[in-house]
Amino acid sequence: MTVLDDIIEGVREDLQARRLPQRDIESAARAAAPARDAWLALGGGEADPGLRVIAEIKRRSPSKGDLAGIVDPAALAEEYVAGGASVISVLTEQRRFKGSLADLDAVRARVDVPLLRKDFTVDEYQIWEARAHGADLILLIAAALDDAQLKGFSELAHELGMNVLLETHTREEIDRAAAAGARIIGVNVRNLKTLDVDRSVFGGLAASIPAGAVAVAESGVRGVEDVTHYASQGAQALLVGEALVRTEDPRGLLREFRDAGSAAMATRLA
Ligand SMILES: O=C(O)c1ccccc1NCC(=O)[C@H](O)[C@H](O)COP(=O)(O)O
Repeated sequence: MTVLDDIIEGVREDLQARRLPQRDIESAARAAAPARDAWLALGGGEADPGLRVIAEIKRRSPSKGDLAGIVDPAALAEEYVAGGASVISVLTEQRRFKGSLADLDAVRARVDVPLLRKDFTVDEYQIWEARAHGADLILLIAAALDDAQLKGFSELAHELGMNVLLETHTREEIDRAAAAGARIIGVNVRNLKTLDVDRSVFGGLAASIPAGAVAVAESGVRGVEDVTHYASQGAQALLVGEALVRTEDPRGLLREFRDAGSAAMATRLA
């Protein structure tokens, strides 16, 4: 069994334990304030958008164990916004990442930028649940879903006014994401089956991301050099977790990342 299979097994068990009647979760989702446009926030459709950052609230990871004792996720999210984050990612998976929907609620109550509900989506119920808790963007992982699920889950998210970050790790998965109509395509340089991080994976795949889709480099940002590397290889946005939760100054580090990444983008586009 791979790490990803093991995580998904736990996600399914936790979901059964908290599942509300379908009509209840649907009415909660429909009662939520309208979703914010994450595609626009990530520079979708702009010729020279400058580097965008999706800043993650990440307490723990299977690869690194506990990362940070985040006492107040909403205060951290406010720091991220002050540093110029375009989207906040809130990990809600409980067993392996120590996340929760309570973290998502707390962040939603305090910041106004689009929120990514970062979880391992394997059931339509989680999409209704994301919207009910104020998320604007959901994660779909190509390695975890078949083509019919990628298409059907994307359609439901769009019906609810949300965007989808469709995560890939191979050329074939990018083709599947494109076929599912993805407008925000992430390349996770972390292989979710082995947990190996290979930063060269993004550059090898970036050219395959269709024009018009926002290209997101996910994982492995340790500092400004990695930001510059991804931006020079075609990333329009980065998803950053560990580096931001470990630093004493998330606001300052985010500004450094945005400045360095935007300069590298400008050089690439010149
Ligand atoms: O982070 C992990 O160890 C991990 C393991 C298994 C599945 C997913 C995992 N992480 C999810 C992510 O994609 C990252 O949280 C995100 O891209 C940020 O990565 P980083 O900046 O390297 O913390």
